[in-house]
Amino acid sequence: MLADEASPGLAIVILAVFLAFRYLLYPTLLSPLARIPNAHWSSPISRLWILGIRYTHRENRILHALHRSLGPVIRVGPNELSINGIDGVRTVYQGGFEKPDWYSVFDNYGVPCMFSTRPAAEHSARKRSISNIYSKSYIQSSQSASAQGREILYGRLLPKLLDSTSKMQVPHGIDMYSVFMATTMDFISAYIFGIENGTNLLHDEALRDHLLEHYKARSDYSVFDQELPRLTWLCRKIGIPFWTVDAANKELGEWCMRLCDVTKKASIMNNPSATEACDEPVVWNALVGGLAKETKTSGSSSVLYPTALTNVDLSVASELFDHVLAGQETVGITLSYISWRLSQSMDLQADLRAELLSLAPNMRLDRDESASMPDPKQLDALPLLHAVVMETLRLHAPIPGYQPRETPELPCQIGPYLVPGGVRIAASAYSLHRDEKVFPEPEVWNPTRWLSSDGDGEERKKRNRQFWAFSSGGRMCVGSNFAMHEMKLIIAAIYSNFTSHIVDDAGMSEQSDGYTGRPVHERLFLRFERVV
Ligand code: HEM
Repeated sequence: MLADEASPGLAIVILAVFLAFRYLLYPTLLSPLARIPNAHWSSPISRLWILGIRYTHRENRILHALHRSLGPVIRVGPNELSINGIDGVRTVYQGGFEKPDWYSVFDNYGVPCMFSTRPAAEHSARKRSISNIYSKSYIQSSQSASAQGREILYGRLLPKLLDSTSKMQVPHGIDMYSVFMATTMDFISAYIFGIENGTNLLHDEALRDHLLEHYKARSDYSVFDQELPRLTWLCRKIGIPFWTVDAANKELGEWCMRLCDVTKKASIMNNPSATEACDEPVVWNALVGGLAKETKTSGSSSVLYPTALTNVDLSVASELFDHVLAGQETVGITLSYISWRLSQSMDLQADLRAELLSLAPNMRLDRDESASMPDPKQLDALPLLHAVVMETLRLHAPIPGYQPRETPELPCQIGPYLVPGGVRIAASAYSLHRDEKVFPEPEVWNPTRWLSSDGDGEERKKRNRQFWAFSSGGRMCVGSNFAMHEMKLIIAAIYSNFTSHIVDDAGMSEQSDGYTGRPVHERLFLRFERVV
């Protein structure tokens, strides 16, 4: 009888002791992570603090400040670390640590794309078919990329800037954030689908505004779906949908699916040898061809069989949807910051223009407003243009935030600490790009730090090693060469022909803090003057 009465109390005591050990004592004092400095006193026992600063868009700045005082490895949650410094980055990102489930939110239409794929073997198989068409040598020699660039720059962008110089427009200027978002979507969609089937957002302002609204709605998407997937799933199940986000995703998804369908139909009807260079859907062709080859060579034994080969149309659409999203906003943000920074110095614009006009042929418009495309290799080798782009990507990285990976099953050494498997670990371009030992006066935008005359060879090597705007290792940005080529081309076309002047730059100096970093008001009004 006595034993019966005591047992519930005893069970509660045992449970309390177990819970105290499991959730307080072990993570705080006994876990292998207990030796690592805590970002916050609650970090070993709860994710609340890190989720709070992530949700309120303060993570990059706060963790950067904490790394400065606590060192290159800090514990931000019970099972989550933040690292800073090139050694840790090499171990994690060049070491092939896999992505965690955090990235599954980037599956589109319910199927994975290369960006969201977690297992390394599956990721490599996806990358095989497209890495060639995104390589520097391919892009620089592609007739299609050149023809598409010509049409977008001379047929759409420069006429728009010329219009903006008319007397009627003065003094309001033109919203270059919106214009750059249109230009970059036109560029990436032309390379993916061909110019005929891609977008023309430079002309279609209504569609541009509509799509940009949807982009905006997605900006908080990540925090709930990525950090609290079960809670988010439950909310949806019981009828509490994330209306704006779900609707925005659905509509963007349907829009991209239409582009894929039109391209597929055109590829069936057209004779490829009769297709104009600018109409070649370079990425679509490579992807569809790659999946067909994989089916032929490996069939049902391929790692891609269950997710892609049995579902080719959706798999292609998922991949391409990711490219239009990844390839537009990042480049658009960077171009906005480049033109904002250049608009603050007429001397720098004059130096840049002198360099651009040294190209043979250069991009100066003739009397009849036509012009040539430059030699891509010459363009790439211009030192000041390169320095301006690199410095902008350093200080205003469009993906400044934490890029999570997971430690492998066997314990690994991160700095002085032995870290067990299954721990989320991440570095950020925001912190790496603000290391004053490598980038003196890190908050100052100073392109000369990238010029060869500045500093000795060792210093330059250090800067290049620490540059992380495109990440590093096997999961680094596949579009980095496309982005660099596109940005240089667009800046060269504009500044060979115009000077730019700030009309309204409110919000440009505050870049949002998160995985993606946008100018807070997402607008930049500039006035252009034709160079005579
Ligand atoms: C300035 C422009 C760009 C920047 C700064 C940038 C940055 C990045 C970064 C940091 C990552 C790694 C993210 C992570 O692991 O969490 C990434 C991946 C990726 N980016 Fe970019 N990107 C840019 C332009 C582009 C363009 C034009 C494309 C067009 C295809 C693109 C497509 C991708 C893809 C597909 C991945 C996933 C790669 C993989 O998982 O193997 N990006 N990008």
